[in-house]
Amino acid sequence: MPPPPPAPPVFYSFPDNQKLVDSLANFVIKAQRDAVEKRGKFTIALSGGSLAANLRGLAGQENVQWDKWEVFFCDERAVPLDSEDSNYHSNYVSFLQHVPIPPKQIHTINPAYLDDLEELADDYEKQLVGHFAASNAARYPTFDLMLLGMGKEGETCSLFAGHEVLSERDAWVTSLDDAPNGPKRRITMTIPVLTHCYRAVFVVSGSEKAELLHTVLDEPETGLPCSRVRPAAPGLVFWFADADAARLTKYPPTTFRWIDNQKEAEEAVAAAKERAARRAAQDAE
Ligand SMILES: O=C(O)[C@H](O)[C@@H](O)[C@H](O)[C@H](O)COP(=O)(O)O
Repeated sequence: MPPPPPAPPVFYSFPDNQKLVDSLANFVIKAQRDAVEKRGKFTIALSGGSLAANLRGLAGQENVQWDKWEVFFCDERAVPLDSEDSNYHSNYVSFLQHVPIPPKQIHTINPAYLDDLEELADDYEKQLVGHFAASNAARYPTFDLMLLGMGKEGETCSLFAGHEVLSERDAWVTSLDDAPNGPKRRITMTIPVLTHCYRAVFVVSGSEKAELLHTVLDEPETGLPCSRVRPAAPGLVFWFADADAARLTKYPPTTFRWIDNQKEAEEAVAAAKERAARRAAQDAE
């Protein structure tokens, strides 16, 4: 039997950034509970950019099993860990330093390999293999949660539109030395890793993302890297956007709530579509 098609993206739109931050914290904690209940630990991958600041709602939360967290980075710039350009560093400043995750459970690149991008990527992949091989018989690692951003040309992680890193199918982690914006030398998790996770969550804010969000959600056939993140069943993909970023998209927003599985995602998106169609009909009267 062919595998079921990926679930449709679930789109949450929030009136302001604080609502987005609070809801994101709530969602991450639920994802953690779900993962710990089912698998005894919580594997999460963090991105760079504005994501780190949007995770501030997690600091000071009670009833979080921080000792069960295993933190990885979706992509990383080949810079020292204390550089302002380091994705580890930005997440450390905004989030990680405020919560008691045991340091050995925060998996950074090994700075010993900064001069050799291939070694850097291989070493990070080995860290993933070491972690996932025992618990995961699948061909690719299965993160409980991958938190993603959308870059200005539709990239996510360091998977840039039109770049060969997008077609990597074997490696879990690959490298590039010609990123079109920001630091050029980077490593990144690959599309198959993104499409094998249990939950991928994009976090997008600000009006400068509005046009792009419209393209990614309403015209996925354009094939921008962000549109390609459609995790295979039972995986789910969610979009968290503030009102400024959500301004132009026609994709129907779902009322924010925890969605547990593919069937619930399908039903929520179908209901949101019906609501949007009813509203459009009323407006036309
Ligand atoms: O290392 C990186 O550059 C990031 O991981 C990258 O993929 C980021 O998530 C997007 O570019 C969005 O960045 P903003 O949220 O800052 O726009």
